[in-house]
Amino acid sequence: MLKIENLKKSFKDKIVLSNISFKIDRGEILALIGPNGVGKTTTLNCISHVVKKDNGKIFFNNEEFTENMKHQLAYVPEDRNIFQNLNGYDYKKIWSNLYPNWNENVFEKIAIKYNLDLNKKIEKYSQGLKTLFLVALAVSSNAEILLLDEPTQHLDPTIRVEIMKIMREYADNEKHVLVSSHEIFEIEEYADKIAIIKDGEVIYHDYIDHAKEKHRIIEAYQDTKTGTIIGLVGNNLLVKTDEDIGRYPKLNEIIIGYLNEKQEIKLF
Ligand SMILES: Nc1ncnc2c1ncn2[C@@H]1O[C@H](COP(=O)(O)OP(=O)(O)OP(=O)(O)O)[C@@H](O)[C@H]1O
Repeated sequence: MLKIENLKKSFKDKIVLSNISFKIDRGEILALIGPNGVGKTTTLNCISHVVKKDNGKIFFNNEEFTENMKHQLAYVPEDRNIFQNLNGYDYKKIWSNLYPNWNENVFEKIAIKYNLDLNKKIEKYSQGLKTLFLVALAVSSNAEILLLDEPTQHLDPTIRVEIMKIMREYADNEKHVLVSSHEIFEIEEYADKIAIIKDGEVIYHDYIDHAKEKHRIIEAYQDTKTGTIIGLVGNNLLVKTDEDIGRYPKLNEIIIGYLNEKQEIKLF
């Protein structure tokens, strides 16, 4: 299990993460959700030791996840920065040397399936193929933990679907997968759990199925006796309740409800 406890990070006097906590069991994909600039990348950077956390704990299988355990983690960062002048074979060589459990078979299968030209310099790949290539390296690492920052961003629908399939297969192979995303309509296609970040904190963290069971959408004028009003979803309200009222929400409505203010803002 990958467990993040009360992670904190500031840049100078700007508090970016004040309380990030969640856990991912073996075989699970957790989607970290939040608006732009909320700290999703910073969370992934802290877990992968790309930046130093200020406080909080990161555990992997009940042991503190330290920098010297980095070979147990593979990361596809958001900027998809690559070294210039290296071709696919060069990259594969670097990654296969970094990861003791490198799985050549997986890499070959992906390269063949997607027709990746490994003689070509990676900077010459299209954005979609570059992402696919970086995902191929990451999943061939066979690392216990896979982090992907906005893996489907700016990609056409066919490559998106392929990347979601690869992530799912990787998790199903007893791995721990953490994905940051603001593509709230596609999360359900691959993730088991969500963690919603707002104002530096995880404000809601649950299995998607449970989240749907625990909430209802009601009309704004409707009342709830024992439930908690979470936020506005269009003209309706998201409520956390056991009462049999309104209707069950879709995942995107749960996310919008948590991220929205409770008060409606009149624009006109
Ligand atoms: N190295 C840094 N130095 C200073 N500020 C930083 C640094 N890295 C991130 N930040 C700031 O931290 C905040 C969170 O950024 P982060 O990239 O983690 O958000 P995000 O949720 O991933 O956003 P996006 O969805 O746009 O990628 C932003 O205000 C950003 O400017």
